[in-house]
Amino acid sequence: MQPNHEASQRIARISAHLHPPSFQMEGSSLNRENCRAKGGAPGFKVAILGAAGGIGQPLAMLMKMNPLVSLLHLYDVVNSPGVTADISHMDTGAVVRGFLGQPQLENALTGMDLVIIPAGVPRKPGMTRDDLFKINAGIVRTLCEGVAKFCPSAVVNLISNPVNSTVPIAAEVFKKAGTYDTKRLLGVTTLDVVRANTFVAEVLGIDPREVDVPVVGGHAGVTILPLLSQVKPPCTFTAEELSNLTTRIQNGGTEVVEAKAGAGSATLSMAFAAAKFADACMRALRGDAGVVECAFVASQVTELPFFASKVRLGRRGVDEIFPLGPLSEFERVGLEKAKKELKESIHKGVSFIRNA
Ligand SMILES: NC(=O)C1=CN([C@@H]2O[C@H](COP(=O)(O)OP(=O)(O)OC[C@H]3O[C@@H](n4cnc5c(N)ncnc54)[C@H](O)[C@@H]3O)[C@@H](O)[C@H]2O)C=CC1
Ligand SMILES: O=C([O-])CC(=O)C(=O)O
Repeated sequence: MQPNHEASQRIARISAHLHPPSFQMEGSSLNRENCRAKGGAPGFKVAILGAAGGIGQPLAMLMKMNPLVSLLHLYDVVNSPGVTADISHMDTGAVVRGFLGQPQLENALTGMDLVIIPAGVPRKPGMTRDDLFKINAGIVRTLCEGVAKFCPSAVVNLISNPVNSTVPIAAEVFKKAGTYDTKRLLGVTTLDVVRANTFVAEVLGIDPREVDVPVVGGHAGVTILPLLSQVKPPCTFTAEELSNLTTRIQNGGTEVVEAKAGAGSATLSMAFAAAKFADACMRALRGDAGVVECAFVASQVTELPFFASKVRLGRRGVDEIFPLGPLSEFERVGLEKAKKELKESIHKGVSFIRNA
């Protein structure tokens, strides 16, 4: 009797594994969460909006691998069930739940600590990031209205282009809803820093992980301003190197768009950059000291209402915004060009909501 009893218990256990509760996009995952609550490590609740896209999918994978994440919500208007099923089989700690379409936005967002937004259309060759405004402005507005309603205290990492306009759009949406906190809205410019570190390391012949290049301004063309006079470790460049590096960093996105020849823009390096930035945000939220990243935020560093520069992240989002520091003549000229274009892009974003 005994061995048979044990055998049937074992079969029941195996069968439960092979036939987990059917994965309804939301409902049944409650069971899983309850299970997890018994033994699961604490961590952050993170939503990715646009999770089935070129950035969204690898970003979802990287966030599933991050031990600071306990619950990962994957939201998209298409294909999120497949991406969710796929990612959920990774044997890492985070519980994954999928959400499809606007009616499920509320459940996707409720309770989230961090919301990462890569939803929206990417560029094709010949387009500027601003050409994406027409479509992406409305997408960002809708999603940020959801954030304001369902998780107003979440930190938002905004990736959708044109970042120089979508961040002001998000700010206006949050203002309208009465939930705006400048500390919690961050435009993601990490890819500019990642590229700058890589390209500078190539010129210096050293490991890119040893290089730190501040990139300030915004996230489009001349608004991307690498401060090559402030590179760590300290180094000098010839005038030609300065000019070539600056141009390559400013055109990094276009380099990828052209190489992909119509199949989209940077996705893998962007997912890497977004995961790096989200990890920094979560380390700061849990109380780690000295977390400093470049980001496009509400700022008083210049006369413009938004600007990317080094910021110190803390338990409530942005804790301190660092001044630009001493600039070279080359950078001062670049800064004036950057501000001119940025001013218009910010205005365009603000007007989109105010004049709606
Ligand atoms: N900040 C940065 O450094 C970078 C920003 N980007 C931008 O990120 C955005 C996404 O790029 P990719 O992932 O390559 O595009 P993609 O087209 O591959 O994916 C976008 C995803 O957003 C989804 N989506 C569209 N409307 C939505 C809505 N209302 N709610 C939720 N999801 C929605 C789509 O279904 C799709 O799955 C683009 O605007 C691109 O320009 C891209 C690279 C770098
Ligand atoms: O260039 C694009 O359209 C996508 C992007 O923002 C980048 O790769 O930096």
